[in-house]
Amino acid sequence: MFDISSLDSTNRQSIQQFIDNKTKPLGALGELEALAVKLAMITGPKKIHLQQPVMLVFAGDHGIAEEGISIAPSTVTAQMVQNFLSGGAAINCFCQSSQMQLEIIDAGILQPISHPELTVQSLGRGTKNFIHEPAMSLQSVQKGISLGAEIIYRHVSQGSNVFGFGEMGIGNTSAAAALMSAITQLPVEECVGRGTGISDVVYTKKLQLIQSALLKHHNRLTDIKSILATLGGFEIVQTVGAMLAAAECQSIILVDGFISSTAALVACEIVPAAKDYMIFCHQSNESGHQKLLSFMQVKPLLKLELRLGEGTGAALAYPLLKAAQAFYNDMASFESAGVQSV
Ligand SMILES: O=C(O)c1ccc[n+]([C@@H]2O[C@H](COP(=O)([O-])O)[C@@H](O)[C@H]2O)c1
Ligand SMILES: Cc1cc2nc[nH]c2cc1C
Repeated sequence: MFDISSLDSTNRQSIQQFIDNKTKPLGALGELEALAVKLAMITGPKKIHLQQPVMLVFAGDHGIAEEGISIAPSTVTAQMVQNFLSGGAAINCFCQSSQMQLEIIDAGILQPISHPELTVQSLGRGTKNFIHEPAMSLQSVQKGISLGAEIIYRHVSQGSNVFGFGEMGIGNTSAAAALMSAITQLPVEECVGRGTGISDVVYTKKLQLIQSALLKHHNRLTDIKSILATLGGFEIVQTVGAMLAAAECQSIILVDGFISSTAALVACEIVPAAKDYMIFCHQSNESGHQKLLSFMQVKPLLKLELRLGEGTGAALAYPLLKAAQAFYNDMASFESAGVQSV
């Protein structure tokens, strides 16, 4: 379905050599060098091109929220979507400061919102509660993947090649933790965290509910799309489709926190080469995130103890990509600057 090419690693060495000839001691720009290598491999190799970056925030509600496993009720999802549309959320501020366009997508929130700036491609008014039944049908998974992909094709046709992936959905750390455990086979305790900031008592309940759901649905958790249908969220499914389309279009994928990373994990299960296009922007304070990043063998750019989602970690990391672009494209070489090579 998605034709994703792995990155051509034959020019990795010449890209590193180009960096090594810049006027600095070898390796002195640390992780920024690895970032520049990746960006040059995706958009180069001669110059890094970052064009019209877009932050996509997919919103969806979750049936499991009725169990009271978040600090907030599901109504807050739509309220936060309104806040995004009014420009008042953290992601609005960070997109402004990082000069990224912001698009909000109703992938399946409970209360529909009519607003000229909202992209409505709802798969339903929230998922089913996966404690009792599968969250959605396989058809919804398929439709969600296609709808997510369409957003990317639209932006790519308008010239974008950098996409941030944020999300909003009360209860979605439960869905993400369940997906992570089902896919990685890591113990549920290593995947479940405190989300929006729940108490010890609520945490224990959340853990037990997810454990029992994984046991109940054991027979359905066979292939990646069934896992997604059983435990996923509408915003997660659309994010997966959008990430796969971004990789297909050889665009840069900025992965945000725990939920965004779980969508990245799912995308890589569907097409492993998608990982070549992903930049893991930060490590969230959600306890499962560190384990997930280790499982995927990736290193986040930032560790700021964020646990907000919305794409905030990705928007904060984008200036680092701009810095990598600036030094790769514009920094003098020993030869051009007449500096003795060291
Ligand atoms: O990005 C993260 O790592 C992250 C960690 C904790 C919470 N969140 C956000 O909080 C909401 C999910 O938390 P919860 O407790 O309702 O499952 C959802 O809207 C996410 O955007 C996000
Ligand atoms: C207020 C609030 C803002 C959020 N942003 C992302 N998830 C959120 C959850 C809550 C509860």
